[in-house]
Amino acid sequence: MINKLQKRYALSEQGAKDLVKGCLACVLQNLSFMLPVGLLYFLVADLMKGGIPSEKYTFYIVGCVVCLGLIFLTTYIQYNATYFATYRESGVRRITLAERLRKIPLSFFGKKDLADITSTIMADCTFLEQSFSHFIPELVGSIISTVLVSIGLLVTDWRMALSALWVLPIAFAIVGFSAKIQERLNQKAMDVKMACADGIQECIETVRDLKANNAEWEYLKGLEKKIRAVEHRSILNEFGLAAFVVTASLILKLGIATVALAGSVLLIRGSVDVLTFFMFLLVVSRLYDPLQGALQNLAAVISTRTNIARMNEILYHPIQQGDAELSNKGYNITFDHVGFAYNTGETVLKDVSFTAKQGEVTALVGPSGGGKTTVSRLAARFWDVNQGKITVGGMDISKIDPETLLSLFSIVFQDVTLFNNTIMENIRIGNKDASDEQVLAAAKLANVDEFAEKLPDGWNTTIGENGCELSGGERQRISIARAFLKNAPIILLDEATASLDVENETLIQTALSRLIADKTVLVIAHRMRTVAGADKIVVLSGGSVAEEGSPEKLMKHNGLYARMVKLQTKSQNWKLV
Ligand SMILES: Nc1ncnc2c1ncn2[C@@H]1O[C@H](COP(=O)(O)OP(=O)(O)OP(=O)(O)O)[C@@H](O)[C@H]1O
Repeated sequence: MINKLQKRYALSEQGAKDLVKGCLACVLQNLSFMLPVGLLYFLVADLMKGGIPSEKYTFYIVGCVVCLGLIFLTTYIQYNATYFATYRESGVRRITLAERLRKIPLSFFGKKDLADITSTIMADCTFLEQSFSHFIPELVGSIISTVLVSIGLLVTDWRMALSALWVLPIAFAIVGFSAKIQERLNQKAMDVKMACADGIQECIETVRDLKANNAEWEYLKGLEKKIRAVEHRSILNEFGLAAFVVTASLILKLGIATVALAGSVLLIRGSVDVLTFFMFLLVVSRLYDPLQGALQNLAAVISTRTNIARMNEILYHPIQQGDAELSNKGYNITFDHVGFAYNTGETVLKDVSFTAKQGEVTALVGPSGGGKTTVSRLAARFWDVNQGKITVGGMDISKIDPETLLSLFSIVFQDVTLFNNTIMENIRIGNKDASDEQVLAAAKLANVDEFAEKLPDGWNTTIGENGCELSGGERQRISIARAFLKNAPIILLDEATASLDVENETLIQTALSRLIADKTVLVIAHRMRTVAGADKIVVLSGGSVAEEGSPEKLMKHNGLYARMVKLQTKSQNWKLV
């Protein structure tokens, strides 16, 4: 049962156990609220016999204290078993999701947008927090306690009991019937909410381009449509819920009327005594309360399925696994007849074979869309290949744990990601154990000191979200400093020096040549002069290796590479007229 609960509600083992405890605690609490009814029964019985006998005073006083004590105790247990356990589980759930996301291949993120994933980790978890602390234990608890009390009523007087209980199956049937409809409504509401969140995020991210193209109004009109769609869906959801819940609640209320009616008839016929009649009225007035309260939150309980399905999509997505032990001999990277596609039905790389040797610089060049970035990222196992294999020092990388493999790589991307932290800490990402001296040394190699020391707080200046307070070249230098600090045996440079001015580019290239000594270096560059000094050039065109060899050999061959070099030399003389 614990296993089933875990899967159904995306819970940890402890979370599933806590949910069971929470439901039982709610049953106890509901039953404790019935205790005063029992006491009242005895009190009325005594009053009807002419008054409370003096020896029973203690019984009633103790009874009241015990009832109060039990109500207090069970409420305390219920609070502990639901609220505290839920918040603990919520933390576990978020960490589990984040851990899983760390191991999921990047292909997953290509299909999902950031707003969706963030919403699963934050909003869905918060929603489930509420459902598991309030709604689900209350609903399950009220169903169990109602069944227990109903058995008691049937044993006491089955005729009166039937007049009270006939409403329950009808109310449950209505609720059960509504579940499917609610689920569908919720899914649609979630879809429009996600589309809206996406639109808002995209609007914020692209505000600069929208302004530059005078396209703000056009875009906002589209966004307004999405916001209106959320509004309409939410109203429709409320109506859908209210129709079923109000009907079920009304039917439950009918139970009190039928008990009064049936009880009166039986009382007149003399087949039931006043006391039993009175007790039934009392019990019935309380019997439906927990259930009715739980019904109000039915929408939340039903919609948990949508949230859980989204969460399970992450939790049960296959992850990249592999050996954490490395047995590579050296760091040659070999592509062996590699075929790859991001999406089924398309081909991005076909039959790509080449070796990037340790101690050499291998440059990937070719026309835009030829597959250079894809090749470099496959080498670091950001995705798994569809055909062939990639080896590092003879080890098939699909059999190496992704994190272990990445420890062998220093990567400088074209699009640098920086954190809203100080320059020092942004560089330290390259090696979290590095001392301040080591960080400063790496920073100096990448010419970061040239701008860092002029900033208001020097090295401890916070650089804004994604380094928004720095220029493109400055951001790139921080990223290169990270690579220096990491000092891994394989270096991937994807247009690493593209956003640097000529002076800085020359300085950094000198530093890079120090960094790359005896390492395996894979460089992607559009500017042919950046790769003129490479040991080997691999020309990728249309996802295949068109040419490969030293720059001199390829120039002599007079193929695609030679054409690209000539074209770029020509374009250097190009000017605005
Ligand atoms: N995440 C992705 N999902 C789907 N297709 C992609 C993805 N990234 C790249 N592609 C496609 O794969 C092909 C190769 O892209 P890639 O970025 O590797 O080329 P490139 O040679 O590095 O291009 P450029 O020089 O313009 O940076 C292109 O057709 C591109 O549209």
